[in-house]
Amino acid sequence: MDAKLFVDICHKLYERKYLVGSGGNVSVREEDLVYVTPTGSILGFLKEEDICVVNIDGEVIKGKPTSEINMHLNLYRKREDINAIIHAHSLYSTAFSIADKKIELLTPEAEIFLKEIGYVDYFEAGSLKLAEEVAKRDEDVIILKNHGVVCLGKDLIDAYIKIEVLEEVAKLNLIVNTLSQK
Ligand SMILES: C[C@H](O)[C@@H](O)[C@@H](O)C(=O)COP(=O)(O)O
Ligand SMILES: [Zn+2]
Repeated sequence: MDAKLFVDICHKLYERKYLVGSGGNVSVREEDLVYVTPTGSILGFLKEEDICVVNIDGEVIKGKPTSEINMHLNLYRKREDINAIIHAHSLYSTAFSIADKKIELLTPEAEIFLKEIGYVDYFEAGSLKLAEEVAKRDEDVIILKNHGVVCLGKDLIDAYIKIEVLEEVAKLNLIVNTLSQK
């Protein structure tokens, strides 16, 4: 597992404010092992040695994994094509969910990279119910009502691009909706 890339992506998520404080979590799957951020960690300050390890059955091998570990594991068990998952608290994307509004794929970028957006009702963060409901979705981009987003990728870069494109097109939706009201 490319631990430097893992840490760099976590720092970038924090720098670009897709999460603040100790919010968000990131994981990468390699065969039967899942490398994941520690619960309560500030991703902007993550170090390679902080990365936790669990196996696909959820047995902890190293560290104290994210409280959303069941969400990550459920998705990996369901989707053999997925090897990276990013959960962030992207502000504009989350705002649309609070307002019960869908984000339209307004640009070729959004069509190409996001394809479809799934929506999950509010369930308590870290709960088995949230993990269960997220795993019912088939999209690679899922918005968690009043909470945040989850992007799945074949690798970490693929998942990260979806985080960026989703938030950008959410902002664009807001601008276009505002201009349309003039
Ligand atoms: C309240 C938690 O921060 C929730 O938002 C969780 O989903 C999260 O983003 C960070 O939890 P961990 O620090 O356990 O990864
Ligand atoms: Zn969260």
